[in-house]
Amino acid sequence: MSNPEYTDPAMIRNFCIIAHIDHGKSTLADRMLEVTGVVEKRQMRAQYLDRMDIERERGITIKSQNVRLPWAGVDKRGYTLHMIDTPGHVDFTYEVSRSLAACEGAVLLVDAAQGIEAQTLANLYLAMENDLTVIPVLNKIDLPAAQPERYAAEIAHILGCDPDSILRVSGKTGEGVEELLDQIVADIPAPVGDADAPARAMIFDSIYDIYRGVITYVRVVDGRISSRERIKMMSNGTTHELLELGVISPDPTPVMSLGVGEVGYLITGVKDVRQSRVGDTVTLLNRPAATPIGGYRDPKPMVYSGLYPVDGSEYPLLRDALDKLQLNDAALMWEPETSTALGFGFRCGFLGLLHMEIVRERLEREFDLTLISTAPNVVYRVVTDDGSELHVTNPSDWPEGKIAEVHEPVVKCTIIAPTEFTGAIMELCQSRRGNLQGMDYLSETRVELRYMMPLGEIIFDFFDSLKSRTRGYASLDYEEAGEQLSDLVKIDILLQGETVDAFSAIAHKDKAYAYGVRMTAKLRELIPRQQFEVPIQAAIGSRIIARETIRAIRKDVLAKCYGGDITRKRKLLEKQKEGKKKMKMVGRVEVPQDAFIAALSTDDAPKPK
Ligand SMILES: Nc1nc2c(ncn2[C@@H]2O[C@H](COP(=O)(O)OP(=O)(O)OP(=O)(O)O)[C@@H](O)[C@H]2O)c(=O)[nH]1
Repeated sequence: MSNPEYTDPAMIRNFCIIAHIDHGKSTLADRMLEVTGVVEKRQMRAQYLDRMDIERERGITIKSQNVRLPWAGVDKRGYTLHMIDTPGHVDFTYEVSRSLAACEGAVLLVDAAQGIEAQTLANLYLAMENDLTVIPVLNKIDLPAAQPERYAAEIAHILGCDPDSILRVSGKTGEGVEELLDQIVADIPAPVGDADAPARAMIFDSIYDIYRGVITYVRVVDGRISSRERIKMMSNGTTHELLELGVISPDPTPVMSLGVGEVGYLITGVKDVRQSRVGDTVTLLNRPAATPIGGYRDPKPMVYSGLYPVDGSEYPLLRDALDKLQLNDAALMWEPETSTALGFGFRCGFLGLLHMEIVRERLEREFDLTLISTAPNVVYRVVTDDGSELHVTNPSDWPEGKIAEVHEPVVKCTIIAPTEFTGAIMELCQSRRGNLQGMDYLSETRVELRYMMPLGEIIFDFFDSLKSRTRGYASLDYEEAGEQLSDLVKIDILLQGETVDAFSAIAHKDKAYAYGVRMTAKLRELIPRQQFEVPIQAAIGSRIIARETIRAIRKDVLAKCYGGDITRKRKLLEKQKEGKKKMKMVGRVEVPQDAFIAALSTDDAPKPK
């Protein structure tokens, strides 16, 4: 164990790197590890800080990581830098904002071949809200397509700084990285805090490790936390034995204590990240602080979907898997639900679509499950005629009686794209019930559009449509912006008069008809003919809005075997029975399992457009 070294807060610099996705944060972080000698060049592997396999494969950072870097500085006094790598995707904005709150400064990284994108701005605004000192940096200057002069002008326009003062670096070649570290020391203020006050540390990340339990990352604001003391979580008052206190450099290294401004980790033997939540304040049981550090909020799911095992016998395994996953993911919520069509499963709440995809992929990959997920939906607030109010996270919970009002969540969207696509973007946003709030030119050729839009219109394929209409040049970011009153209805799909809950959807009144037509047509293709006629209908309440019919067949399997031997007949009957096992019964109608999967698959499910 290292000595109880005292780090003078004046010699500490806490910073994070913020950027649009793929602008090169992780690569720059790798170079910083190398330049500061924390990781030797030959041990270096790409994206050293992205530890989860899935992060490395997708090349994105899901969880913030932090690392301590020694850096001499121009004056050679020897500084301690804490770098906090933040996730770049909109789903994880809350984590980004907590990471920012743990820092005094931010490196704003902009790809010199792409310029400012939607998340660059979103992250910049978050950094400004947290009063951080922002160091703008142009990255990837080694690229032949880099246009540092042009994009320096764009950044200068937004930050109101001198374009020539913007550093130019390459995370790939390492050019400019040392100068950047020097500038961090020079420009970012040292942390300030009251060393004699009761200890307060903010949790900015919390991960589950199968060997060690929950590892909690904290930034000490006031006082000092020492190992073997009992700590207390201020949001819920729970107390825990401190088993280990340490810093990451880049491997976990135990220390005796952490003081003002220091960033490190603590291990308490807690087995569930929900007991050690991002944003919470840690204090000491013996001398607790009176008030927590502000800004804590519970993670709030924005998107819901049902997850069902394809093989019903895997239901208990799915439950175990969700239990385990939740240990590592405080934002994942779930509760059991049953569907007449799909059997037993779980209704799950996610922060957004990417979060949903990641959870599903981990369940399938790490727990070897095969799953069906129902079309995602947002949370609706429904007020019925008798004045009662409910939050609907599942179309099948839509109230039967008269509905007075329906409110749906809305988001503020920022889209940045070359000006030539302005018309196409406006058309798309309008077709998704967007309301133009404002428009700004970042330069002569690039425009920023701001829309207010229902979240439900974005969570399906909005980003894909945006990309295809702008040949991949547009970037999108959105943030919660409350809710709005909307004309929404529930559309049911009926097979022979029976509602199939898995296909019910909630859509705007004007789009309900299109959904009904598409879904009924699709099911007519997917469901095989039966011995009787099967009507497929789409309905709003008792009103039918679309209908298709599967004509009857009279399938006499034995006809072919007329005069044949009895064993052949028996074999045919057996085969038919086998086939039936993979069928689900909806009333009298046999629906192949595959039809459900095909109709619900997010690739080609008819989406309420
Ligand atoms: N030529 C060049 N390529 C770079 C540079 N920095 C990053 N890249 C490449 O850009 C891509 C994205 O880099 P990452 O470091 O994964 O980007 P990121 O911002 O961490 O991405 P997220 O974690 O997904 O937000 C990778 O293919 C990198 O190899 C650079 O300085 N020059």
